Amino acid sequence: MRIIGLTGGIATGKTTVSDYLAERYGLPVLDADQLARSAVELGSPLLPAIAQRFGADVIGADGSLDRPRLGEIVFQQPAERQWLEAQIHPIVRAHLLAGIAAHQGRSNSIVLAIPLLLEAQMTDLVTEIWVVSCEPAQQLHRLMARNHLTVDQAQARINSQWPLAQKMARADVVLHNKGTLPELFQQVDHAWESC
Ligand SMILES: CC(C)(COP(=O)(O)OP(=O)(O)OC[C@H]1O[C@@H](n2cnc3c(N)ncnc32)[C@H](O)[C@@H]1O)[C@@H](O)C(=O)NCCC(=O)NCCS
Ligand SMILES: Nc1ncnc2c1ncn2[C@@H]1O[C@H](COP(=O)(O)OP(=O)(O)OP(=O)(O)O)[C@@H](O)[C@H]1O
Repeated sequence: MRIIGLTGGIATGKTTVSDYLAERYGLPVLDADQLARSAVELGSPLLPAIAQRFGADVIGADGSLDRPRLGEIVFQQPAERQWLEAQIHPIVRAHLLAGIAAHQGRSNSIVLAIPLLLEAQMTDLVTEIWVVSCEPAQQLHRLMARNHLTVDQAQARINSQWPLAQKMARADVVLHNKGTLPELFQQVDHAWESC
C-alpha cells in the first residue's frame, strides 16, 4: 500500500493539500492533529493529568481543554511541550497504526497528515514523504491570520518545529505553496500522477 506522509511547517498548507487529495482522488486521510485533539477531549484520562501538570487555568468553564491557553504555555517552554508530546504522541501513533491496518486490502493508497512526521520520528509509518512549504513571511502571516496570534506567538510556534529547509531535505516530494491554490493543486496532481 502507498502511504503518503504529508507534512510541512505549521500553516504552510497541509490541510489544504489533504482536503484536495481526498476530494479530487478519493484518498482516505488520517489526520494526526485530529487524533491529538481526540486524545485530550472531555472525558479522556489524559485531561486530569494535564490539569495537574499545568494548573486549572488550562481547563475551561465547561471542563474541556483551553487549547489556546495550553498553546501559550507549551510553545514558550520546550520542556513542557516535550512532556505533552510524550503523553499524546504514543496515542496518535497507535491510532495511525490502527487506521492503516483498517485500510489494508481496501485502499491502494492512504494519506497520513502528520505535522511532526519528522520531529516525532513517525517516518517508519509511511512509504513516501511529501513536504508542503511556503515562504517564511507567508507562513507567519497565514498563521497569525488563521489563529489570531501576535507575531511573537506565531514565531514561537514556528520555532517549535524543524526549519522548513531541513524538512524539504528529507522529502520525496516538495509542494511549493507560495502562489495561488490552483498552482498548488497542479503540483499535487503532478506528484500524485508521477510517483
Ligand atoms: C498545544 C495544543 C493544545 C495547541 O492547540 P491548538 O488548537 O492551538 O493547535 P492545533 O492542535 O490545532 O495544532 C496546530 C498546529 O500546531 C503545530 N503543533 C501542534 N503541536 C505541536 C508541537 N508539539 N510542536 C510543534 N508544533 C506543533 C502543528 O503544525 C499543528 O498543525 C496542541 O497543539 C497540542 O496538544 N499539541 C501537542 C500534540 C501534538 O504534538 N500535536 C501534533 C500532531 S501529532
Ligand atoms: N495558496 C494559498 N493561498 C492563500 N491562502 C492559503 C494558501 N494555502 C493555504 N492558505 C491558507 O493558509 C492557512 C493555513 O493553511 P492550512 O490550514 O492548509 O495549513 P496547515 O499546514 O494544515 O496548518 P497546521 O500546521 O496549523 O495544521 C489557511 O487559512 C489556508 O486557507
